[in-house]
Amino acid sequence: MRRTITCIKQPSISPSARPETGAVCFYRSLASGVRTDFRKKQFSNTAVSNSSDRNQGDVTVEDDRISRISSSIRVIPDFPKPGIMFHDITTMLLNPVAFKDTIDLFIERYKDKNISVVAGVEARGFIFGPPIALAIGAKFVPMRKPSKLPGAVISEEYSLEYGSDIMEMHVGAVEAGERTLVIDDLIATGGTLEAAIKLLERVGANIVECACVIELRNLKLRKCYKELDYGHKRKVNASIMGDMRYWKGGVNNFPRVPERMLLSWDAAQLVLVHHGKLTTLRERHDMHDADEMEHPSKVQKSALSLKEMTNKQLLQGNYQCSSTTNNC
Ligand SMILES: O=P(O)(O)OC[C@H]1O[C@H](OP(=O)(O)OP(=O)(O)O)[C@H](O)[C@@H]1O
Ligand SMILES: Nc1ncnc2[nH]cnc12
Repeated sequence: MRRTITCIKQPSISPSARPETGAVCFYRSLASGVRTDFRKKQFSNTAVSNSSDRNQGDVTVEDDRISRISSSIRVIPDFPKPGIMFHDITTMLLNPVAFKDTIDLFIERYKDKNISVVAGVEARGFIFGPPIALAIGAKFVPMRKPSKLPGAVISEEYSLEYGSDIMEMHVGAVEAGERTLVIDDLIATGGTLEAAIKLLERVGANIVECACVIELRNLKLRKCYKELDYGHKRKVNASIMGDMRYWKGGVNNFPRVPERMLLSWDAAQLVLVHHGKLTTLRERHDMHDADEMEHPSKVQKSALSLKEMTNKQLLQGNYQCSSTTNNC
């Protein structure tokens, strides 16, 4: 059934404790018919590198399950620090229907993609990752906080919305070339997933996608979205324009650039992984509307302008995305 409401009730929070409008709200956007439409269109003629990677799970975006999931997640203001709107998935876990719906959505999306590794990020990725791994016949690899794993590890330091941390993975848990799905509950700045991606790519994993239940807005990554939001602001990151150029002809071009997709269920955008950095494309359906795109020559400012890139560089993905480095 199509969702038409624009805001749904947030359970378990007193009215005074509810977040301000414009604060993070995965469920708000999920419940919006407009954004649901985006998403439908977004994936209707787009996918990833080959037909087996097509997003069967995406049909579920108009499913009632989405609203059940979203309404089961509560937001606690000022936790763990003042100013943080904490998205608490434990209330979803109390609701077996919503929890199962969430897991099912992931399973539907990933079951036929020949994924052999589900990497879950401690701690909340450990909740969603294992049932998905079991259902799709993959092994589960924990990406842990420091000094928790007993064997030889590789480590990555990363920064968070409210601090910094180190992530570790057992050496030998993932072999080079293994098709890997990274699971977490939530993407805020993207730092955690970026660390997971870096670790996995260091051992040669082939990251198919990263997927989260919740995407937060208005954080560091969201600034990147704005920068890249060519559909509305006409402010385009040149390297993304480069990517679009190759995607424009359809998904068959996708393997020619070394990005991976990251999807949060809320997403009207994808987050792309490029050489261990996250970058985003908002409202991906725009990507296919070449007429609406600004010509690269009109891109006013970016750390690396399209003009400076050779075709070879673009094809090899041999460039940095400014919006994921110093600018946001
Ligand atoms: O996109 P980011 O800004 O990196 O933030 C997202 C991460 O933050 C939270 O974990 P946290 O580090 O709080 O650990 P926890 O799951 O152990 O509580 C969340 O579960 C994600 O892993
Ligand atoms: N606002 C938030 N809510 C829950 N988990 C988070 N991890 C990082 N930011 C978070």
